[in-house]
Amino acid sequence: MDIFRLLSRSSGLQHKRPKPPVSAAAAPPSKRRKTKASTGTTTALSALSLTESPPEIDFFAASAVSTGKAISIPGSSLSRRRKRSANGAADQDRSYSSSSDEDSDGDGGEQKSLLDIPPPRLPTPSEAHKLAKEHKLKLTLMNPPPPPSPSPSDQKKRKKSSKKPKPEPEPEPAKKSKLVDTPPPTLLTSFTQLRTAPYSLSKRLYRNLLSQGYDTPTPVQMASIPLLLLGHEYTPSSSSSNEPQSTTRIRAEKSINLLTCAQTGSGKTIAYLLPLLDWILWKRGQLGKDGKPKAGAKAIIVAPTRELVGQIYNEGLKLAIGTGVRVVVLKKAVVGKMKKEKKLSEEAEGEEETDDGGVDLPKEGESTPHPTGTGSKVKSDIVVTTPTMLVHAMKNGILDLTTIHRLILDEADILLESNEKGGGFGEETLSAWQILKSASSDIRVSMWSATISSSIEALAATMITPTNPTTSPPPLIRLLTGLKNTSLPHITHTLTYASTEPGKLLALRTLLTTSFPPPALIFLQTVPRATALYREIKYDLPPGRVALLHAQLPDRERERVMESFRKGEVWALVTTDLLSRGVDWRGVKLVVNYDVPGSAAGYIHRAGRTGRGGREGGEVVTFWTSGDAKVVRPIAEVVAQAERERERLVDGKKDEGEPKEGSARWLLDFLPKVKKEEKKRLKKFGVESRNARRIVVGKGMEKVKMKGKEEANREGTHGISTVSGWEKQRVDRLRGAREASKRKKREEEERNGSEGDGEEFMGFD
Ligand SMILES: Nc1ncnc2c1ncn2[C@@H]1O[C@H](COP(=O)(O)OP(=O)(O)OP(=O)(O)O)[C@@H](O)[C@H]1O
Repeated sequence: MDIFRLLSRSSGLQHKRPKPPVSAAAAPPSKRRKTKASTGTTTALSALSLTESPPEIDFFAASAVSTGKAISIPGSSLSRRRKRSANGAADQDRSYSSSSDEDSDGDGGEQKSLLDIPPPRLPTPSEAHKLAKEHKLKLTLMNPPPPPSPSPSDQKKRKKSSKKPKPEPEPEPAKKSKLVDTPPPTLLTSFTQLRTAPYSLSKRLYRNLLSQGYDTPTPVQMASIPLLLLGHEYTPSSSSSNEPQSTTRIRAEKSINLLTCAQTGSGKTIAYLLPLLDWILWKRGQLGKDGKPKAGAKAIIVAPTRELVGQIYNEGLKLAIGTGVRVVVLKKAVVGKMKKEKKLSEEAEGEEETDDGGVDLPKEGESTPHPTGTGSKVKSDIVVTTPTMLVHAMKNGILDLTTIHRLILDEADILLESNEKGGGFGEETLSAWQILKSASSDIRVSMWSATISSSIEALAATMITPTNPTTSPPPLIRLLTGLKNTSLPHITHTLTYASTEPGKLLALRTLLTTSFPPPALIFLQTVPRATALYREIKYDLPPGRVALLHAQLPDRERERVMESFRKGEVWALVTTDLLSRGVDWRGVKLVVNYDVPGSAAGYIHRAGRTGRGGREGGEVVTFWTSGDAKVVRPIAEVVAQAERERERLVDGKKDEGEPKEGSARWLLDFLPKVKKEEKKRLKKFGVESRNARRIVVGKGMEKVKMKGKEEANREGTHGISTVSGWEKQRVDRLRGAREASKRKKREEEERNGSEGDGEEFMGFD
């Protein structure tokens, strides 16, 4: 078997995944359940059709499992469903209305047995508390209602008691407050819990999840899935450890806004896709005024790059198989086609055409009407797109914004970051949010990233405002899993001093030809530098094993390279920060920062392309030169933090030997401290000397001017060449001397020539 096939997220292979980083205490006790299969009866597991490696289903307690009691939730469709199944009746519940959901795959008999899985026990509050502590799961309410203003009677009393009129006290600013229920009210400790109350996930969705080989939720899934499925008023009515708990399931009205910061590769995609699909299935059961379910897009997922959009789309498709939920990628071509269709249908309806054909982006503080055109609109349930394309689609009125109630921002920090700060999409994302908020009465946003700064948190809190000014805004909950803004402790981080640019090339060559563990990603600061490095190392590996990917390549080429890397045909992919976020190739073993990333967050995301899903053995090598000292410091801090965390984990596992002394900490002793302004500049431009096409014409960022194209091209190698600086200087000097001597000779000849001419020309007699 080609080991590189294991890379592929979309390879279709059904591998048993390594356990996610959930510790022994987090996972249910590993009692492999004796299934009926051993006694020859059809089992829940066989019903899942996971023939090769069925997921191990664990349960918390045999008592809860054996009771298999129906869970009664008065008045809810879920209680009806559980009662019916407990009575052995076929599950006819249509609260999930999709025609293709549930039983559409024609294995009705086996489907029934799915419901035979007795409900696994939910963790008791004390167990949940222990787990939350262990995984450092923290919930914070980011937008608590302001304290109530004093009543008129209180004010009177105060006036009487004080002789001198005191100035009215300033209302206290709303502070972030920990939820009463911090840590989370409940945790999902096994995906099997999803099949029963309080979650009662769609059967089909549950099967799709298990068929991907997921059995134990990762910490972020453990905490966020209950929050998103159950809403903020989830209230366990029983804390008894032996009985399944009945709950109030609130799906729409009490749903929350969520801001999640969880480490790279921790499974955030499933954490938002699963509740989203479940909600869409439920939503489809809600009939509109005309007695039919409302058609049109219901959710938008935004991601910063086309590559990530494609990946989310694929994940969505896999989870949505057989549910009838439709997912679409909004591309330029799709928007263009729909725009045309819209125009045609509007003409046919005899409508007057407007210039822009859609919505105007709102100015700050302005609300915007949504497009009312009756032309062609996106009909898929979930739209996945980039911020720029989303705004483009909105402008062209091809989305019915009134049906959209969910917005998901993947890599939220970069999506919300101001465009000014370099690489951000704040303008587009916030415009889209304003439009959606003004068009849809009930919209919730969830934001996800491995790095969230406090300024982004503050911005997120300001986004959530009440629809009605007299009510309090829907809650925005921040979920933190593990330490905030940290890199993975289970991968190796190496900071290698390479002295000069040619030193870096030499170091990379040594790496490629000695201890190279493919597949690898090699990151550079700019497209010209990535292109120059690609040309340099193209022949250092067997033909076709090195590839180049950046944003200036045509879409087709980008897709082709991505596919080749997924298949394992490419061993070393030279790229820019285009691939630093979100993209998931499970088998990436090595990440090389040929150019130091401009910020700690940049490092965390690049490094996170390895060690995905808790995989050990990944390596990150960062080359730095004497000119990089300032940009290296924040990165050394991140690495030192990861080293400390690794030591803590190793300390916990005594039999794994002594922790190793990290390399980053001693570096911090002599690296210069970096001022805030400098950090900002580095984040925006990276190391200036590497930006071949820029010249600084004065102090400050605004005065950076682009060089002419010709001038940039003349630089050719963009500083990446095997020839050392000393050698270049020597060659330059030689060339200069040669040219000077030629010039001298020419001048002499000219002089001699003119003198000679004077002598030789004898004139006409
Ligand atoms: N419960 C699980 N058990 C095992 N593997 C999982 C589980 N959930 C997700 N994974 C796998 O973990 C990998 C990383 O998932 P994902 O891409 O969602 O990470 P992420 O948190 O979004 O990372 P990033 O911050 O880099 O975007 C994927 O290969 C995914 O299939």
